[in-house]
Amino acid sequence: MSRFKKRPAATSAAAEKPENRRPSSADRSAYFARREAAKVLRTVLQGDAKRRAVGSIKSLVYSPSVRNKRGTFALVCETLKYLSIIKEVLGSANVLNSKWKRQGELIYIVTYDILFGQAASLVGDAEKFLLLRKDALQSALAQLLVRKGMKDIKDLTACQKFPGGLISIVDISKPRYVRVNTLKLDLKSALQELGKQNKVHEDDMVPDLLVLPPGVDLHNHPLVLNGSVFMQGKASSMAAAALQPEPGWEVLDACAAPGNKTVHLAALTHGKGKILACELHKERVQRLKETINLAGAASILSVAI
Ligand SMILES: C[S@@+](CC[C@H](N)C(=O)[O-])C[C@H]1O[C@@H](n2cnc3c(N)ncnc32)[C@H](O)[C@@H]1O
Repeated sequence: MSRFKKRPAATSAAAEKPENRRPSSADRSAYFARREAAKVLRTVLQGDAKRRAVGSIKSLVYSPSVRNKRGTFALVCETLKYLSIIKEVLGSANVLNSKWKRQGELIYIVTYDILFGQAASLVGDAEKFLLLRKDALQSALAQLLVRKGMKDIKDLTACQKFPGGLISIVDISKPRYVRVNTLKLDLKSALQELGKQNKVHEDDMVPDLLVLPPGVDLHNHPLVLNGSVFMQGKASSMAAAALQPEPGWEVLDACAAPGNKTVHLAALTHGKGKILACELHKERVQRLKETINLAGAASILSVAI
């Protein structure tokens, strides 16, 4: 069933006006992409507000109900990038009535399209409502730039933050990983300790790697500060795990600083191997040495080349 109103056939000059013509298939596709994007955005923002993990944007978009997956994904990501600006603009333009305030996510998506996107195929009630207020939105955006002393929209997006203090889309959508440094702490104790404040579970692929919800900030966690766990992504943690070195092995890490994989190798050899860590840049050797000390990995010899 179509959600578009049927219009009489285009027989007059009035029917040639964009607002009077029948929606094309591109219009329909864009209309649905905006609504699907609004649903995904709502889930993402609710998850963020509750500080719990939500499905990544990709997995939400790849649900069977979403038809235009590419368009929807791009719209959600772009709207998130501009979200705090969009909110500020809508607030100072003061154009929303209570009906549209209740559909905040759709309004954010359409406002993105009008102010920063392609503003093409803008059919639909929310689109019509905001297009009629486009001047007010543009003027609020111009004032915002002046207030912040910035010339370009890019300057605004560079310094904006997401709600809850998250800094980027990546932060919202991707889980956080920490690798347990088994030279200092066993897996069970790490799970127990980190589980006191966060949901945490073992990664299903990389041993000693723990998965925490998106947005969790562990920079100042005692286990991070004392080298019991390392904030290390899954891809980075795969390299040494794939090698599966055993105690007694001699391993060459050819490009070592800051040393995350180097100390992972030391942990996998239970501190009983020999790791030769090479680093081209002298100034980065210092960083490498700090990582080695923090990890308590005495079996590593670092070399500047
Ligand atoms: C991406 S970082 C390595 C990250 C590291 N493997 C880790 O997991 O923490 C690349 C490092 O390799 C160093 N590097 C680049 N070319 C090199 C070379 N020919 N020999 C040794 N180190 C090199 C760079 O200075 C840089 O510190």
